[in-house]
Amino acid sequence: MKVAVLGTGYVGLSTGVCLAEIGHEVVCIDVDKRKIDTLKQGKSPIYEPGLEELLVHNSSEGRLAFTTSHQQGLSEAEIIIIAVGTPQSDDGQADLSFLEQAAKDLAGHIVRDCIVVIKSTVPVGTNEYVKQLLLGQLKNNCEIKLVSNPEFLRQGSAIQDTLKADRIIIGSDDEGASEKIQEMYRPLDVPLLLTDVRSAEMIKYASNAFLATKISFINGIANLCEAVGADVEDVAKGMGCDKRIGAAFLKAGIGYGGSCFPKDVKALLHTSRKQGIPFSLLEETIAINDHQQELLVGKALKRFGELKGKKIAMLGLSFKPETDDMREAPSIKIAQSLTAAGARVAAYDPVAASNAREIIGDVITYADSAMEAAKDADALFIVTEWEEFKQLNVAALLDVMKQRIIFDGRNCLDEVLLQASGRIEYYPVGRPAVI
Ligand SMILES: NC(=O)c1ccc[n+]([C@@H]2O[C@H](COP(=O)([O-])OP(=O)(O)OC[C@H]3O[C@@H](n4cnc5c(N)ncnc54)[C@H](O)[C@@H]3O)[C@@H](O)[C@H]2O)c1
Ligand SMILES: O=c1ccn([C@@H]2O[C@H](COP(=O)(O)OP(=O)(O)O[C@H]3O[C@H](CO)[C@@H](O)[C@H](O)[C@H]3O)[C@@H](O)[C@H]2O)c(=O)[nH]1
Repeated sequence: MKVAVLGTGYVGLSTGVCLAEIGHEVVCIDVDKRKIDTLKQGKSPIYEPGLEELLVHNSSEGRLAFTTSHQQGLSEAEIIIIAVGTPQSDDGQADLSFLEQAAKDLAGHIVRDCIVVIKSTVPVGTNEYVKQLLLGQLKNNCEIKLVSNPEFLRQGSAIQDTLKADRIIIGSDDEGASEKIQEMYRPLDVPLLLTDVRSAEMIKYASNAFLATKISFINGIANLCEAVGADVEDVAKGMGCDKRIGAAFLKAGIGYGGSCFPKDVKALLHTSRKQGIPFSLLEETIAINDHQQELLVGKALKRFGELKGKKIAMLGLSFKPETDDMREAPSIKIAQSLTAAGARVAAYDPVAASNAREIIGDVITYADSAMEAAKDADALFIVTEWEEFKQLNVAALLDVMKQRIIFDGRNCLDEVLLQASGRIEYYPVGRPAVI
């Protein structure tokens, strides 16, 4: 099938590459010329394990092309997938301006009958809104059908999540359009769930809000565990054994970040308020997460009294491992709070430093290794659980620090190794400290 994808962000690019991998002819269109130039050279503008290999492979096989021209990219497409951003507006609702522009771009350039698939995360009712927008401005006389097809991939495992998805949601009121999209995905051999458009839109928000709430719930339990002397790692394990609860997304820490959970929980809350349907559980999910992001700084303040003049080594900047994405990363608030309290911060991240510099700026310094960041530090903050940090030679790291104090925001250091590292103060989340 001939497919065009609008947007080459995490979703657009992963989708385009994976659809090419299963044999479709894909053109990815983006308004960002720099991204398209990079992609044309076989390089991925984002760090995502496995993506660049598939990009190069499918481009060289002639199944994957990139362009900034809507006219060129849309000329032959039977299916057009919209994967542009839907960021958060100031009042919490989803900002649909990129989507509106994408609809205008399509209206001006569609030259044949086709199916338009909205993959971007959009509030309930948006598919209908876009359909009206599109049909109202359509330049050529073509038949357009819309399908809602929300995306569930995670950054850092986007390719595997796409190729081996738990489910694909197809929301459509048109049987023919639904069948065509089912056919497009059939080579993936993934369970398909067919539903109406509004339910498909809601499934995406409900899924993200539920996962975010699960994280806030375990973080609430973690804070209680600390107070009563229990160990949240064991508690989560014990809870997760119950199939009705499930072990996933019960990792306590310094809260969720990223380009999705924070904005999608707020957007769903905005929808509930607009409808006059109270959903205070979501407010609590957000409040616990905000509190959690301040946890390490609070603990350090309690330990040191004041942070003025202290040097803090921050390990990890990205919102989670295996990505260089800094959107809503807890590290941003932590760096800001530390510097506001007068601390000096040296941060190290295997891949996210240059993106971090654009957001956090030069109020902190960026080291080339964990060891360099830790030199003369009064405390070490573990902010992202990169595998590299789990493998650290902690004894050597502690030796270059001024004080042997670790605040582990992701409970990722091995306590047995820590015990063997000599004198240490270790403060994990939701578990007894080692002093
Ligand atoms: N990032 C994720 O892990 C993830 C997962 C599932 C769903 N989503 C949702 O998918 C959507 C896209 O997310 P993302 O992280 O890939 O976004 P992104 O911001 O990384 O990328 C969006 C891309 O769209 C391009 N674009 C904007 N307007 C355009 C237009 N008119 N024509 C062509 N290209 C245009 C931008 O230049 C950008 O490259 C959002 O709605 C998001 O909520 C994201
Ligand atoms: O037990 C857990 C699991 C995750 N997190 C944090 O939650 C955030 C999000 O993690 P994850 O879900 O792995 O990353 P995303 O790439 O943001 O993916 C989420 O957001 C996407 C965008 O909507 C969805 O498609 C995915 O299904 C959904 O998992 C990160 O800050 C993690 O550190 C925890 O604190 N504890």
